[in-house]
Amino acid sequence: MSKKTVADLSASDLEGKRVLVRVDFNVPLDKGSITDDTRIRAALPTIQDLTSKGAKVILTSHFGRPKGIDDSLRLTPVAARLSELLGKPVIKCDDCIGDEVAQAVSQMQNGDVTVLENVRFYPEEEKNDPEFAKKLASVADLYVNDAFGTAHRAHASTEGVTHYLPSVAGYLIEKELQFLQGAIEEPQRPLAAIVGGSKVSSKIGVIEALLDKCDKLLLGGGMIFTFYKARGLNVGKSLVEEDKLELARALEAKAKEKGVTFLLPTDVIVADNFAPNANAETVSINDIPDGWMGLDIGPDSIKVFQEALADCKTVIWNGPMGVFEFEKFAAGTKAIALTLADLTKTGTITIIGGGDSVAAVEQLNLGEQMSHISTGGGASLELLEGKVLPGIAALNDK
Ligand SMILES: Nc1ncnc2c1ncn2[C@@H]1O[C@H](COP(=O)(O)OP(=O)(O)O)[C@@H](O)[C@H]1O
Ligand SMILES: O=C(OP(=O)(O)O)[C@H](O)COP(=O)(O)O
Repeated sequence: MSKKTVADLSASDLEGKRVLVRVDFNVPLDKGSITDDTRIRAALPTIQDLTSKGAKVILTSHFGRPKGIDDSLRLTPVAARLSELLGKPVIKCDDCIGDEVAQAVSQMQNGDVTVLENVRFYPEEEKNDPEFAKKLASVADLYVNDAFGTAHRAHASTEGVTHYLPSVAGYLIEKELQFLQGAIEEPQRPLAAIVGGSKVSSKIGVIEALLDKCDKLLLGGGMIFTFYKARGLNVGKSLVEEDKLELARALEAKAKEKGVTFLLPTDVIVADNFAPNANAETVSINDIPDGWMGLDIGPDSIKVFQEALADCKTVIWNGPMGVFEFEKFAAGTKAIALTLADLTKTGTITIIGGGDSVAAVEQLNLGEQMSHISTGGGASLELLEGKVLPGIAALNDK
């Protein structure tokens, strides 16, 4: 990558240095327990490299979207999990700036790790307030950004601090960029994108950008009904974004114009209400009954999608095919996950991004079988859209 990374720093650059590392420890929590520690594990290579070279590692992260101090969003359980994963004690501060932090850092030994408190307890963080950024930076000699999941935010701890410290990227950011940029800039073809999930509006940008880059575009999830309605089909009570009908028509036309294979499911599983135990039926997309809603892609569509993916050398997947949280409507998402795992075995590069798609893949224990699971939902989408991520742009060039 064109940005400096921790790999460019030698032990002599790091020994005894205080390194402020921005990580994304925004992990899912249920009643105080971490339900998925992927993001903590993903930060370990950078933390361990720095500590092994004698740096004093000061970790800063946000956690959720607090409005002021919120005891349920402290990073204490995260620090405890990190300590388990590192197999050594971790110091936890109850603040992220000020005397307590300065004091704790002054007592750190080479190789120690400190976790600062949730940086979003201060509204100045999201405002990218320069004075706040200066305070965060004041305890360190060097800054490393390894928070890929937050790299699309221009906040004090991701962008602001770079104005006060030499700033480099961590290994996770390097790995994410290598896969995501490589896949989209010089992809091994045919390149297929599978886009699902619930919101057309938040994914329109990425669909449009993908039409310029991919050979095949496969759509599933809740967004397909907006496309069917735009074609004049009856969609019953399915999810539709009425104000996006024109856009859906334009996207289909653009796909045709560009010669991109544009695949919408041919059949869907409809339900009589939005519930795990709803009555369910498989119908052609031409026969969606009034009062019913489509909650998954059907078996014929799965077959068509599998055939379309069979010769692809790169597949990018964002967004589940159906309401996979309900067992009755999880078959489409499961089938796609299994298909991608199989394709990976035969050399296809498979990249999964987006919180829910990653959760679905992890639930099926298929995470290890994909080429790349992205730790950033919004960040990976913005990157694929071709946007510049401010947390990365602000780092020092090589
Ligand atoms: N047909 C559908 N109708 C309503 N919601 C759906 C449908 N298919 C998928 N979803 C929902 O979409 C949600 C995920 O959407 P989204 O946030 O866009 O995905 P991701 O987090 O992977 O980017 C899931 O909670 C899933 O239940
Ligand atoms: O979980 C995150 O984003 P994601 O759900 O898009 O992957 C990041 O930690 C960013 O959090 P934010 O969207 O509150 O800035």
